Amino acid sequence: MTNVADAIVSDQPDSFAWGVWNKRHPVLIKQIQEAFPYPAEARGNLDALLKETLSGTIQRLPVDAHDYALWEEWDRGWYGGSWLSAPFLWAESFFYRRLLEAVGYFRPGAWRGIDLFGPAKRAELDTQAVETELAALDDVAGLGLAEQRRALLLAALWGNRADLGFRITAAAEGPATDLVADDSGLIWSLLDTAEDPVVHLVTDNSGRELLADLILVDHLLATGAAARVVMHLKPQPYYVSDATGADVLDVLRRITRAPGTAAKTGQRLWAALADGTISLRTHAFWCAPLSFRHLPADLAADLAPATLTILKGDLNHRRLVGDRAWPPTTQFAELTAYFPSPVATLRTLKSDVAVGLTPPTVARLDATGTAWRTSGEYALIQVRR
Ligand SMILES: O=P(O)(O)OC[C@@]1(O)O[C@H](CO)[C@@H](O)[C@@H]1O
Repeated sequence: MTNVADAIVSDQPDSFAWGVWNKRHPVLIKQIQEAFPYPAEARGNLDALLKETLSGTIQRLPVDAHDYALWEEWDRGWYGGSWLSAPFLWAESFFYRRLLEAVGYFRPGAWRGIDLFGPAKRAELDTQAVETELAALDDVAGLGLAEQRRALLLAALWGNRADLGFRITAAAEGPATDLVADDSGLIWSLLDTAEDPVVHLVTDNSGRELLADLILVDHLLATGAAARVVMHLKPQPYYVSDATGADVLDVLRRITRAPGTAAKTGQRLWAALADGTISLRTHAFWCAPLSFRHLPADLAADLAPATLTILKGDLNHRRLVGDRAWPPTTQFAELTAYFPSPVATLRTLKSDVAVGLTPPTVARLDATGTAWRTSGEYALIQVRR
């Protein structure tokens, strides 16, 4: 059994995690302040939160917060310490909860329930890139099954690059270059050999990524690769652009509004939601600061019967394998053996965690002399059956 590696923390000034706090978050907070005419109190709270993360100590939620007890349960002894010395995963997750607190997202009043990332998520659906992607479905429809599967799986995978938080610090989008692991054959063999395949899809970002996810879901259902799909969504705005139930509706409307194949796809998705072939679920644990080793019993029981659970994105990958400084050749199957169902991860590499790579792949990536773990230029499809 592999030794447990150290948790990733944010206190090294040349590290990716340090940059998230010191470079990404100040821009993020400014963007939120510019996107909404929040009252002075909320603006001050946002400034104070940023200051606390950079030079203060981690303060608990107010005791009257509706989820105070939950955050006590998720406490691992980091309150009162420095944000940068706590595990990156724990601290970053709590930061997003504190952002919601700062703007009164859960508090009575006019700002209750207003998604602080909503304007950016919606703007993405109005771009030419989305228009082009939807029009391309007409061409995909003319391909054979194997090519369709490849095209739609890769669209869902690379859609993960479209994460709005990532774009705050990443260079402008270049060509999607490289898959560093590709177990996609296992996805299809698992689904094709199952009696009544049920796929659980744990979503990541809204916008272009969710659009590609929904199109993949439609394809799985339309071709019989899945008899039913359960989509798991965040219960609240999180890690900038993560998808909520409201985002599914926005993206679905966008697909249905397009001409040609896309409109038909949108109509099928709408009907599948209405008749329960697709169900939407959410759970507080999707916004928890812990790895999936700590899945609560009800969520583990929900996932256990899945033919396959597909996890989207960087954060879900971090939570699946553990946000730790693993040697990159650590076996993926070993680290994920605990997960309650067969599991696939579709992830572009946007943080330091890397596992399940072959020694030649690691040597090739290291030889590029680039920040291959965090640049978003590489991606992987890893599966444990
Ligand atoms: O889960 P996602 O949307 O693919 O990525 C989340 C992300 O942008 O946030 C973290 C840094 O803030 C990194 O783990 C990763 O780059």
